[in-house]
Amino acid sequence: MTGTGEKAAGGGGAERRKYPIHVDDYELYEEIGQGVSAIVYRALCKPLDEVVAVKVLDFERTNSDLNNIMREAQTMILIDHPNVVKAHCSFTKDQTLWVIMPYMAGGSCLHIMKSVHPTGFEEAVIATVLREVLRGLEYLHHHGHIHRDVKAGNILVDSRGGIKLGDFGVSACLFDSGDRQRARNTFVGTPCWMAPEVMEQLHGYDFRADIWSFGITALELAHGHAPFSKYPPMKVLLMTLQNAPPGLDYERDKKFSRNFKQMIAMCLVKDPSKRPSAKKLLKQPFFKQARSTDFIARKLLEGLPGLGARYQALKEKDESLMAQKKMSDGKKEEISQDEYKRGISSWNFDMDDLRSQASLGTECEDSISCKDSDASFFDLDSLQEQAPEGLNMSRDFSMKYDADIENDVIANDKSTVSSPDQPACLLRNASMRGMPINGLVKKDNCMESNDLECQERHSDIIPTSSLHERKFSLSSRSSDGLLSSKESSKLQSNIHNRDKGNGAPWHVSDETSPEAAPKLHKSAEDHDDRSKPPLIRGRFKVIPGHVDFDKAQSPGLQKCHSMQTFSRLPSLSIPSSAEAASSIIGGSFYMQLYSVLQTNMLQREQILHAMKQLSGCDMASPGVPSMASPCIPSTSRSTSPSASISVDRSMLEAAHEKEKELMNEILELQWRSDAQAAKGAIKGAPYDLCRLRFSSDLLA
Ligand SMILES: Nc1ncnc2c1ncn2[C@@H]1O[C@H](COP(=O)(O)OP(=O)(O)OP(=O)(O)O)[C@@H](O)[C@H]1O
Repeated sequence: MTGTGEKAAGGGGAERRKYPIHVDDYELYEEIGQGVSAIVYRALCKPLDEVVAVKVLDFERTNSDLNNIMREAQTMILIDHPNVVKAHCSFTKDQTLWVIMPYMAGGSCLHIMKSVHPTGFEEAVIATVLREVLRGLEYLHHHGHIHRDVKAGNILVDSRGGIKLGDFGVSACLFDSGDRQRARNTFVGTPCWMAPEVMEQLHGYDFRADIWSFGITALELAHGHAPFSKYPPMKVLLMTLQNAPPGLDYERDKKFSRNFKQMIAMCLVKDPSKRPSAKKLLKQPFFKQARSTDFIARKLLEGLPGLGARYQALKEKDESLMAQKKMSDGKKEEISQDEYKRGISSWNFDMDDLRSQASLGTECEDSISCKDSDASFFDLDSLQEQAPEGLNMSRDFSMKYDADIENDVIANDKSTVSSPDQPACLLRNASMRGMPINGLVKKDNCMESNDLECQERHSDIIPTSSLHERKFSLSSRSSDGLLSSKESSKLQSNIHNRDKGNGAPWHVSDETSPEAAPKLHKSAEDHDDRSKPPLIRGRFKVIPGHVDFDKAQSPGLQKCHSMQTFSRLPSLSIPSSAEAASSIIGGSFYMQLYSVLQTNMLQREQILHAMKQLSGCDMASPGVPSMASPCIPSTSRSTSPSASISVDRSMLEAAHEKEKELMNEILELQWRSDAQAAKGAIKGAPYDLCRLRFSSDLLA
């Protein structure tokens, strides 16, 4: 048995207690909590006659490197702040790691809400809880740590109403290596609290990711649940990336103060550089109403059953609910499984596929951009390994934090963060993560053909994200068309080899030259710096109506999906009615829909950008300007009125909203038809599909 922290401090006070590092010195009482790979018990530390909490982590349920876990456990021991749960000590026993912590008798805010405040806490309680959390965060950030899992379930309350941020350290380490999502049970977190830049993982993130999670937690405490919590993880990702940030905007939120709404709005800004630091947030007027810990004890703990009993009751309640809903849950699971097996779920992130689309052989210049585009999604450990020198993607990334530097001085390079002002970038990323485009990469002989059968035959060559599965999937891939993780990783390496130019197992469009190919993971600025002007010809329109199957066109999507150079109008391969059902079951139709829509968005962005530059040059030019040199020399200036530019611009801007609507409609359609397909109800063209009509008119 090995252990650390034998002489751990006893809570930062003068008294220092020696916590033993032998299992025999602890008597485990009842279970008081469960995480993905750990069970937490109330326990007695016999030599000290002190009640403690013991978190028992099962290595067999994790893939984490033991050294990492130990290191993190050690970090927990070094923590010394009244608002962060520290570890007294830790040690291993067989296949388990025991982390000894102070016992937080109130349990987590989530448990308290579930037990007695299902619709959330009152504002003064929230302000008090959040102020304490912010103090803890300020401490962590100041010491170069990002918590990365701020949520009500990790805000613990002690017997006197003291508030501490828990789950820092060990589980964050586990999070890195993806184990949270390995266990497929109800305890697995969804990305509801995850900041957009963490989801994107294109350029890393810093302590401000915690501020986003903090804002989501504020909403969680106000409503009793986090925004989007009823949706499946992938939808949450998509919604977080695409939708406006959530807030206290509903009728039911009228009871909350303006200060509260403002405070949340400050946290939930998609551009991390615009989020305040914990220190700055603490100065918000909202926190003036925060009260003492006694107030919390009174409001939250009085009359509350013991933690063990509460936990047990909640567990039983969950179990009986499960039993009651067994049938429908079974159905849901079935549908979910089917979705994943078929690979047509919109929540099936096909990162490899996207990467292979985007890279087109030559774009992977740095070690992160291609090889790890999916790994970087959540697996920071492997990212760290792949990251170029100097790019620290670890949880200590926030070493850059300087408490004295407030909002305007940002640890991250501003050019590397996503911005709400860059919808195309966001959408691109959303689609990179959320849009199923399996059908877009095919073997050579399928590439130019409209042969759906052929596409389906080769669906087994479509690489899928094993990481996605590890993190989010509800089922493993199986026989019908998708890959085992082994196969997937083989394919990943194939793709990587191809990216490096070692053979080309995939057909690459001639029309997208290496030079013109995008640097997918570059910043928005880089995006703008492209030297090759995109050719933008035509748009398309999706309107309710009927599918005009006869107007099937050859798929141009493979090329267009390179997302930077559009050599021709992205067209939609509309299946014949006979093929429609199988196409939909195969998902390729939706994939094409997503891709066409995505292409459209990007085109719009490029046009907007070009117009902006034109306006900046105080001139107007007919036709589509060069992206590389939008400022046409004065000799070539036309007399077109600048008014026409602004008219066009507003039209294009209006199109953005429409595109978002369309995206949601497609998602809905897919969900419904997936469900139908799962029930075996699809016979012939589904009604949903029949309501779609495509034309190549301007999107209005
Ligand atoms: N020190 C503690 N005192 C009392 N209860 C605790 C303590 N630590 C954890 N718990 C309870 O156990 C639950 C699970 O613990 P913890 O969050 O550390 O595990 P985890 O595996 O990291 O979970 P997850 O990753 O799902 O958040 C917590 O939500 C909380 O209710």
